[in-house]
Amino acid sequence: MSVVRIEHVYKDYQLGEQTVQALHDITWSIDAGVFLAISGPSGSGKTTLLNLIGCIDKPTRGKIFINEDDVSEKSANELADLRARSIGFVFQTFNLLPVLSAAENVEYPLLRRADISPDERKARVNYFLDIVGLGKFANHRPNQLSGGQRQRVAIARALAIKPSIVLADEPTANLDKATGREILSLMKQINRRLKTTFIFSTHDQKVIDRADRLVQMEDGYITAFGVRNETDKSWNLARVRTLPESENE
Ligand SMILES: Nc1ncnc2c1ncn2[C@@H]1O[C@H](COP(=O)(O)OP(=O)(O)OP(=O)(O)O)[C@@H](O)[C@H]1O
Repeated sequence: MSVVRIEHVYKDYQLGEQTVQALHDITWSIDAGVFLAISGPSGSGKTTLLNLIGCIDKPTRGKIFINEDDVSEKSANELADLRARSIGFVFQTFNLLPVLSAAENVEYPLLRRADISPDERKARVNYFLDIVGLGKFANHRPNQLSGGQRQRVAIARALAIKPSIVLADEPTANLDKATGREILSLMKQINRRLKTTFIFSTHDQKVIDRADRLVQMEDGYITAFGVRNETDKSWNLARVRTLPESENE
């Protein structure tokens, strides 16, 4: 089943008089359970695409389905509800609330879920802090944690709602290489263990090398889809578009 389906999506931004075409005619379907990297140079449209999949922003044209539910026509409240139930976010800059402890940060997205009891909230906080290896750091505030530990808290926070998708925008960009590798291994373990779909953007070849699906972007177009060959770990790349002449030069 597709966890995300994108049909002929365009995204334009208006900058004064100028229209910036950030995405052009994206059609794509993402299978549940994949560990997927979106790669491409700066400005190619990775963040824009993640924001649309995460229902933080709406396409200018086209349709997006999350778990086969058409989100294009939903109201802001309906989208907030969908995000609170189905989509976890991990950011390059961690985005933890500095006055809250690690446990309180993980609990935070659960507070808007009336269907989750206080006992269940506590149980989930403990469970997901353990999963990311931070059970002993529950009472630490973000400034008492290392960069890697902060990103672990952010991953636990993303997972606490038991989302079908975790979206991560350059999750290792603010970490040193070794810590970045650890965070990626942790995300991959969680992907295997909980079958959560991970979709992350990156410039980093080492990060791309850990993915099992790949989408390459350039100038707002998807230029290739990749599927990892599990036997020899090579990529089977299907090129889907050559850029228009002027953009190829
Ligand atoms: N809010 C905005 N207003 C106007 N233009 C925007 C806005 N957000 C993004 N853009 C433009 O849309 C295009 C795609 O940007 P986007 O941030 O999606 O790229 P990216 O691949 O994520 O880049 P990076 O790797 O640098 O984060 C760029 O040309 C960018 O300048």
